[in-house]
Amino acid sequence: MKQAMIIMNPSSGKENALKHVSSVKDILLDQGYEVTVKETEKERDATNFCVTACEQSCDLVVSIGGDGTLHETINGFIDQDHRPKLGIVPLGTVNDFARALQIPLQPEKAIQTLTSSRVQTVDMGRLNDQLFVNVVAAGSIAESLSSVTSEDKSKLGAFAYLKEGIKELMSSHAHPLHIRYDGQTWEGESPLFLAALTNSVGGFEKLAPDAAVDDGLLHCFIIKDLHLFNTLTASLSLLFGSLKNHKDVIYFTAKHVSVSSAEAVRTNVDGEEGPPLPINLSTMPRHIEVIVPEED
Ligand SMILES: Nc1ncnc2c1ncn2[C@@H]1O[C@H](COP(=O)(O)OP(=O)(O)OP(=O)(O)O)[C@@H](O)[C@H]1O
Repeated sequence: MKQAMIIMNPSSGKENALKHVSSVKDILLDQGYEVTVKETEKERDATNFCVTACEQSCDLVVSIGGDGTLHETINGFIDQDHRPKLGIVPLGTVNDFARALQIPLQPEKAIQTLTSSRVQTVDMGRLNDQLFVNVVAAGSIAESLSSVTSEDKSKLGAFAYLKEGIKELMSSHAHPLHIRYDGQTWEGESPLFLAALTNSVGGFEKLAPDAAVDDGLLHCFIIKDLHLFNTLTASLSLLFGSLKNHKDVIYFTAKHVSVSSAEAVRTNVDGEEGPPLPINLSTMPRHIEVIVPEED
């Protein structure tokens, strides 16, 4: 019999996760799965559950929660030969990975997507010894993103991040960054380095418009020291997808990137606080299969 594991975070999605579990379970039972439900209680639980799912050769893992739960779930795939298919019921504020894969953001519709026969093979990123699905940010703007409050997230959604980012740009605090990518080097002061795997970053679906989920590339942006008068144009570029053409932005794609600094600099990984610099990034091309909606 086919095996499925549901991994759900009861605290995500304004604590609405529990009410969706039974419909997910029913849909999977209808499809002939034997279903195990795992409820997270703390950090890393989702990773440990997913490791078990891999070791037990499960066919499917469904993550019910926000980007934090998804990030922890996919980290269970690290170094595993058997990786179950992934289903996603997005309950977070931003849900970048679901946006990039056109998985509906309304939980009820996302649950229906689990009946789809279409799967998309997707790249994962590797940062030191962890995986990521969406984006790594380093620099003072990344630090400020980790301080976005849950209250602001509920009230403002993705704009909560833009608000913090603009506040940081106005103070124009840059760190000296040393960035090596595919044999090239960039050195300079920057308030933000971003490496994106998908087109959706922080809820802005046009930030990296060229990033395909299976192109095997990190789409990287270095924002150079911005002055106050540039803040507005940079924010508009973020919204309308021309960030890479902004005169104070360096854009490149690479398979391997390392970022270090002479100063202590924090990172943000898939929306959660990450390790401090230095970091090594690489792509793991077409590493997992995700259930996505049928084509129209
Ligand atoms: N039972 C629990 N109670 C509180 N926190 C939990 C629990 N289980 C897991 N967590 C932690 O909650 C964190 C945030 O979860 P997640 O991002 O999925 O939800 P969210 O905050 O609603 O989403 P978003 O950040 O997109 O708004 C996870 O990284 C995880 O470590």
